[in-house]
Amino acid sequence: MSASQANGGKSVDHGSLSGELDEPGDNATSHEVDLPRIERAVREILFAVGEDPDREGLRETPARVARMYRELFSGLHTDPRIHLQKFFTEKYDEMVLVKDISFNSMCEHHMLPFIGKAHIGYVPNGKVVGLSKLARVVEEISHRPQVQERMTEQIANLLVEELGVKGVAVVIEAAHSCMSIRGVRKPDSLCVTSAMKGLFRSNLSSRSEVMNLIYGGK
Ligand SMILES: Nc1nc2c(ncn2[C@@H]2O[C@H](COP(=O)(O)OP(=O)(O)OP(=O)(O)O)[C@@H](O)[C@H]2O)c(=O)[nH]1
Ligand SMILES: [Zn+2]
Repeated sequence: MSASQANGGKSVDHGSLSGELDEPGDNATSHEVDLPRIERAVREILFAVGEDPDREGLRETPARVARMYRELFSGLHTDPRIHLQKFFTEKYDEMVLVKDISFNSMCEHHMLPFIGKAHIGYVPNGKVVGLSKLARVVEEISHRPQVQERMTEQIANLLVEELGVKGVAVVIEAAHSCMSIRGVRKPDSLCVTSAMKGLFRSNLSSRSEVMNLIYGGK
């Protein structure tokens, strides 16, 4: 069965930001999450692990889990770039940093949460966005099956593409449940990823400055 057949005929490009939507630019859900299908699958899982999905405590569980997945994967049906298209023009050309943007995402390997903080610094090139828009971008990009590296790159690329920034630095730190509650069981491990573009990549002092602002005093 192909990925698109398994997905009920809908093709989803997990690796890029374009091509995911029926109508790019429209942030409304363009195709609904198939809740009954998730419910059937969860019921099957409960059977498969040796549970009785009809016992009182589990009766509502498939429907609950279906609603939960709709929420956790809501970013599959939205286009985060629209938030950056609401920019305004400002002469400011120093760094803007929004740090400690908390997020939760789902690791695509195990469908377990990874939870942490994103820090986004950028040097505008005329276009500045409302600070909340950076957090909205993180929200939508994290609410998909993800790997941390891709999420980091996607956020940085979006600022380059939509704002034409002189530089952008995205640093993400997160704890992965798939490493803490199962498998290798290392509950204290933290994964840190960074994507540096433009002057943050080419200029060592800009890179040091943003890293100091993120981690200074910690
Ligand atoms: N690079 C990267 N790896 C991730 C991320 N989330 C989960 N992983 C890793 O994905 C890998 C999947 O490895 P597999 O060998 O296919 O699966 P597994 O047998 O369940 O692996 P273990 O976790 O080692 O038990 C694991 O090493 C996870 O730690 C992520 O965001 N980035
Ligand atoms: Zn995982």
